[in-house]
Amino acid sequence: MAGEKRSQDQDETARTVLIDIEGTTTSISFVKTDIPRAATPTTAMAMAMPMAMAMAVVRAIPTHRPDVCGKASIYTVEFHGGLLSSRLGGVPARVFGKSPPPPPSPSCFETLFPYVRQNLKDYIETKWEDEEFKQDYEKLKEQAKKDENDKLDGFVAIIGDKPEEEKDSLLKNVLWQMDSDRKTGALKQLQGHMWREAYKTGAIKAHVYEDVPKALESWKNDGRKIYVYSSGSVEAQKLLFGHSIHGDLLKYFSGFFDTEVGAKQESDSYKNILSKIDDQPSNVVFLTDVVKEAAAAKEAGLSTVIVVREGNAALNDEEKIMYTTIKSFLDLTFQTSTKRQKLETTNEKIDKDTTDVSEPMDTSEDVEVPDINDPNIKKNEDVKKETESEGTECLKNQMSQDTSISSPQKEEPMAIEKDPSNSEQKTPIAEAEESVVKPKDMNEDTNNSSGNAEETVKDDTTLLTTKKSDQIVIPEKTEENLDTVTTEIVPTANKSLDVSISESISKSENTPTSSEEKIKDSTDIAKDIKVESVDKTQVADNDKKDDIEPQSQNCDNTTADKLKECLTAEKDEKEEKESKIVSGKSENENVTKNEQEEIKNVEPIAVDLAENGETTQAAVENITVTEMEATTSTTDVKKEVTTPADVSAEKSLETVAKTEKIDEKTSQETEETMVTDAEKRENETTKQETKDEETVKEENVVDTKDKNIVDSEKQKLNGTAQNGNTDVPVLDDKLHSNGLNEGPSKETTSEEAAAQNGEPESSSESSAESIKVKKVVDSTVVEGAGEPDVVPPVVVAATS
Ligand SMILES: CSCCC(=O)C(=O)COP(=O)(O)O
Repeated sequence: MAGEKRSQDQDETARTVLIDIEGTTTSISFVKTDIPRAATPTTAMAMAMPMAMAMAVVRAIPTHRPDVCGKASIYTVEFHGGLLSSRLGGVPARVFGKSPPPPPSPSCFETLFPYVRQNLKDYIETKWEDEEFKQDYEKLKEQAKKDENDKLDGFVAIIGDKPEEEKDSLLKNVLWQMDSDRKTGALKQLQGHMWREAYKTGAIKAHVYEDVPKALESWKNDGRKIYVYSSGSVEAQKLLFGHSIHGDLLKYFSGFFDTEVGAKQESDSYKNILSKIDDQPSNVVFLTDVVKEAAAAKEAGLSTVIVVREGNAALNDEEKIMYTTIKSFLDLTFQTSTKRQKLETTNEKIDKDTTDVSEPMDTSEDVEVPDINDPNIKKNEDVKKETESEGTECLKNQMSQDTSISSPQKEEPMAIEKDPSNSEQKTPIAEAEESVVKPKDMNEDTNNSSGNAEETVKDDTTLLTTKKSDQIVIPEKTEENLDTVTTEIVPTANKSLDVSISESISKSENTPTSSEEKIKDSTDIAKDIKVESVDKTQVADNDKKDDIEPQSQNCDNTTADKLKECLTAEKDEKEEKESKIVSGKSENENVTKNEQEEIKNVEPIAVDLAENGETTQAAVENITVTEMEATTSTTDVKKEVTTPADVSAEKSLETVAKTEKIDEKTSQETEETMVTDAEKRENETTKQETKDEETVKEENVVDTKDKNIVDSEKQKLNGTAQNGNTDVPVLDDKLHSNGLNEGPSKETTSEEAAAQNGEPESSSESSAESIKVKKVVDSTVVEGAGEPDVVPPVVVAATS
């Protein structure tokens, strides 16, 4: 299944991928952990191990193998009674069971950070008089002075009147920095120089996950640009990829960035990168394992994907909801913009009808960004306010009608979001509706007060959780809706957004998901979305307005009672549809297929949880998300941005369901509504050609996501998924959580256990299990719809 999807998606074009190193491409995070040096079994390790390995007695033995790796140590891990192969502290573990250990591997295991720790003293002694080292030393002393002034906890000064004292204090200072996972340029420069020698001598080789070279090759062949952004020095980055266990991988990269552009958890850093690569944020996907980095990137307008690897910090439920995650680079696919062409055509029609509608999907570059101050937008906002009062039914109707695209004149209900009072009084459904409508406002009001943002956020959250079905129902116009939603979600003020999100969740869904992190994430996502939308989706916003308007029009005069009635009726219909949906996606798939063929232009960013079976609700949610994204496909940027958000939304929904926070009735209703909407869409699609494209998108989304996605997500949430992200217990949750790569010795995670069970760490297989992210990085439709190579997306990979 996964392979098929990939092959289908391979047609898609992407632009730029920005990659983080540690934890995404490499397992440095493992290496840097404090590997138990005691040759005796470590009870603590065993205790910290996942249940799968609870029966195993672990014994880590650092083995000095100068014959193979010079001074680098290989840590041999014995699992007595265990059957799993795993990695410990970043070092591939060898499973001996009760049998004698197998012959030593001829290859050196990655031990970058341990190598520094173990060889630092000798290095200082040996290089003390070298000019390069002197420079490194001076830089470290400068950093030490700064740290002292900053009164950092545990600060270790570099002092001494005598060389021996200096050497000793320097050693301690460096080790302290590493213990703290400092990312100082001084430390990274020294480390890079130490690794350089190690690489040259063959003492170490850079571990790179198996899927990475494959993905790099694929992306490169597709014409995408790939950059690296790591806290490690550029020199160290090049050394790493130039000396990987898979050979020299430097040919795949177009550039490297380190903290010279700024810290990885600061949005300005990503803006600097965009400036240097001369690319639009919407064209760039940032892959990282650190949520805070993803948040920063999103804030800069980049699309983000969290790469879940063994040893990476585990995402909490909120983060899982808010961020798209993959377990393998191969899970990341770039959809073609073929659909965009259709969308464009549709948009053209719409434009003719309505002047506001602008180009749909294509890359932000192609898309003309409407002025945020555009009076039309304000009008839309006002409309939104009206629509806010409207009930969910309206939303549903809107969704089902798909008229959003066809009905160009519809105004966006963005203003509603701005009105906090309205949102508060509104019912959850109404909130959800509002959220949908509101997004545009957010875009427009990127600078708006937090209050508005909060409302919007809430709405968005609600939609994601409870009204996803509605979103699903939304046809291509959903693009607009989606865009608006995402845009809406994007709160101008982070705080407000966060708050609103949390509130919305708690209120509408009764789910206690209002954690700061979640809020932040959502906020980040929203921000990202906003940025993109603002830059590129203005047209889409207009479209969205149109889409939204129909709903609002239908519901403008409807009272809460009416809404309830409508909802009830819709629910009934949806229930029937749901039964269909639940039973199988066949119907949806069939429709989707047909529509997809016709409307391939619609790009579903949906995240597919491949293997894991998910509940229908979850599936519905996923589908909805996808649709949302698809709708946003009008602008590539939107899609990309929305993708994470959508995913997160889906996840959030799932999470809610899992937590049982959301009432079963509510969830069922949403599902039903979703189904009903989908069906309605189909019907509408067949009826209206114009709407067909939109419906097709929705259907496509449904197809791509499949039931499996929902099931998998649910399983993940429940922790039942075999390889679900949730199951991937990061040995040290703290690792990476703060951008810290180093940490205490890691314990085997559930993922490791899975790996031990014969599952490749980053193999495509694992990816199948993992969530498949189908993000529409960019829409090359303009450039040449259907031609993947034409528009290469930029891929930024972070290795942390
Ligand atoms: C260039 S390989 C070494 C990477 C490194 O030293 C590091 O600290 C990575 O940190 P990041 O914040 O990029 O995860």
